[in-house]
Amino acid sequence: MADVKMSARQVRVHYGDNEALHGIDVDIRRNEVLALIGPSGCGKSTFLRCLNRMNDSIEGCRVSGSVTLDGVDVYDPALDVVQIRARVGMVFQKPNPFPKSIYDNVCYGPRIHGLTRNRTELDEVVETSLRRAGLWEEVKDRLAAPGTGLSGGQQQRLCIARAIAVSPEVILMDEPCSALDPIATAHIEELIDELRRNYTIVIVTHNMQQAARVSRRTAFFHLGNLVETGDTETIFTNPGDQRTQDYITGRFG
Ligand SMILES: Nc1ncnc2c1ncn2[C@@H]1O[C@H](COP(=O)(O)OP(=O)(O)OP(=O)(O)O)[C@@H](O)[C@H]1O
Repeated sequence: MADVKMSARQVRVHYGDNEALHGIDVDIRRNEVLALIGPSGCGKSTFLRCLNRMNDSIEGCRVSGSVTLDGVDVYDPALDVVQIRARVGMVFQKPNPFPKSIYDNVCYGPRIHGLTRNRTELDEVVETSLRRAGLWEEVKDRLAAPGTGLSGGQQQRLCIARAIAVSPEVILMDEPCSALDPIATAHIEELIDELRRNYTIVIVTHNMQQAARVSRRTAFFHLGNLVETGDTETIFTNPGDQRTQDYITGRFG
């Protein structure tokens, strides 16, 4: 039995009267990259947001069922949602650095969570996070420059550094390359490959080649259901369900 980091059981999501997810069951294994694929509107992003309670802030959105992190219920009202989001970090589709310096973007999380005791420790966290995000060499001489002045690909790596800075255990990525050119995309994909040594990663992608390149397992969503989860290679070469077969061969979506 593989080591389970997060687990979803019968997760249903409503936006008002509309049920967007119809009871999702999936295990996310420690230090794996799990790709979520499926046609537009099938609920991939909605499911991703369930994993760190990002849906809490969406008006009219209700989540039921259970999501656990190391066996603990993420929706337990006694838990601090800020802490959950520190443990389960998120990187969005469009790079969204704060309108602050590169340094301040990365140190923001450690500061508000009180993770460092002094400036030296903070400097260390900033450097380590930027190194892990593959950005240090490009920015080390201009840490005081605004994060928004970087290229799109660099901004996305800055957002990854910002997510890493609070030492998350899981990183959720919602189409992290969709706003990037092929070179910046390749950079992020290499980075994901590095990051999986230390983190559990769940990535939503529209790009099946990308799912094949970066993930060990893939989950196929269709119309609010999780149709099947399996080894990425199997899903792409010999899926168990006709709907998956139709999707990967380009018959819809
Ligand atoms: N904030 C929201 N308010 C109301 N309905 C929403 C909201 N977000 C998503 N939905 C609905 O939930 C369903 C699933 O959407 P979701 O964005 O999760 O799908 P997706 O698979 O990530 O799509 P895409 O690949 O196009 O991003 C859709 O029917 C969508 O219209």
